[in-house]
Amino acid sequence: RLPPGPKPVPILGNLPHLGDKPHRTLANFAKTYGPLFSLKFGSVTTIVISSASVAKEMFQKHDRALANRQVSAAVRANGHDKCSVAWLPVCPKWRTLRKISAINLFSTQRLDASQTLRHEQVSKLMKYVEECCNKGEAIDVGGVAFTTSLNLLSNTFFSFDLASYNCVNSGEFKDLVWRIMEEIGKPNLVDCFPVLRFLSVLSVNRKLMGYGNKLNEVFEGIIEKRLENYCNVNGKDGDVLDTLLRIMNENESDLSLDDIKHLLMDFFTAGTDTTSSTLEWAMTKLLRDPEKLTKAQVELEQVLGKEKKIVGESDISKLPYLQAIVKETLRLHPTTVFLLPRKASNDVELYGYTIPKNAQIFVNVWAISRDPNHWKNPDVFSPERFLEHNIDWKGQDFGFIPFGSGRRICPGDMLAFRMLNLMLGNLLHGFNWKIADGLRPEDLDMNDKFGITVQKAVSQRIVPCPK
Ligand code: HEM
Repeated sequence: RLPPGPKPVPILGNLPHLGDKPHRTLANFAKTYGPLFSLKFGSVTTIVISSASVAKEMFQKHDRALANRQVSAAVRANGHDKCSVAWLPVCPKWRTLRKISAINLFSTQRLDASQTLRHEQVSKLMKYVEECCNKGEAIDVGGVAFTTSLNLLSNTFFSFDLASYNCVNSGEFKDLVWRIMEEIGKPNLVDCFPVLRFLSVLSVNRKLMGYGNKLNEVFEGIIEKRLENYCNVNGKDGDVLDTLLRIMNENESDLSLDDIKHLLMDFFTAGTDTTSSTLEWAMTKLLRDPEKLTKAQVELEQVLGKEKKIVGESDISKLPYLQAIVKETLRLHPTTVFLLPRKASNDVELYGYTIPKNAQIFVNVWAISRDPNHWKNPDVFSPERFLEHNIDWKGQDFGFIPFGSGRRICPGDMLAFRMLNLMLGNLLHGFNWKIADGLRPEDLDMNDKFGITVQKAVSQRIVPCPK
């Protein structure tokens, strides 16, 4: 018994119904067809989950059966699906990559060990903003956040900057990542009619292969250079790349050079635009609501004093309102709105219906986060709700799952949370802010654009002012 859903049109199914913002369209469908409904994308059955209670049943009872990924033709370009931790099915190779990442990259111990590198990056961000402040210049907050996120990651992984604030290369990298996200997110005829798979070589993939190859070249160059001088005789790793190369060189290692390249592709695509887009939304929301901005600045001053300029990662636990702003931003603007699409590996009984084997599963995080049955005044930006209730993003509060849940939950969640609080805390503690171009708070454009991650449609320009 399939969940109900809107009537498909012949051949294309519900594809023509999606529009350019499928997360919003599907949230509206849930109002008519309920929190579990089905669609047809060509010949592919797609199941959409839009409430915390159905998500809870999915993750608690059927996580294993619904943990594989629906891999699109775009992801298959460059053979990324064969090595990527994000797109592999649950299999021994995926488990190995997750384990290596959890122990060697994202454990609290490893993140604590690399925090000085991130603090140095934040000092550079503050220096750049100071220069803009002195000149009275506006910054494109999404662009600046992208450069910072990219450098926070590149320093954690390679111990050097991949981008600089005054140079076009980080803009190019941002553009590249967005184009990959957009292509992967787009519904594609080849994916909707698996019999047309052979066409993928001729169509979609050409564009995406170009983007993928460009990104691959960047990482290949970095790895080659490191290998030229690589002699880790004392077994001490300098950074993540050292660690990955050491593991690769260990006897009977499960990690190949190719795996490392794809792992880097995963981390740099999954970790940069998600983080920078969240920061851009957070600043935009605060500029629309100056009282909350001031409240955050007061908290920072009370905890750090007026003089201390740099907020460090160890300060974050003392800043509950700052953390609440980050969480509230992730609630209203989750970047990965459908998680990464899942696929049923067998028939599953969920919420009284049957999810057939091979169905594609979208968990509509955007709809769940704004469900009026779960959240009071769901469209209002109110960080206070996270102070009143102890709600966490770690996949157990099913009304708030911006990082997913279950065995495929985002492995970079802790790093992302540190990066976000660090950037936001410093921008708010270091400067006052006003909206650029003479706009009023109510004029700010709050539209979003859809890809496999969703971003703010119009870049936000804001002006730093002395405190
Ligand atoms: C605000 C920042 C971020 C958000 C909102 C976010 C969100 C997500 C979501 C929703 C998923 C899919 C989870 C699922 O299917 O249940 C995911 C997967 C993933 N994320 Fe993140 N992420 C962020 C930052 C990062 C960072 C910083 C990294 C690493 C540097 C990262 C690496 C990954 C990887 C590798 C996966 C695939 C995991 C798998 O399939 O096993 N993410 N992320």
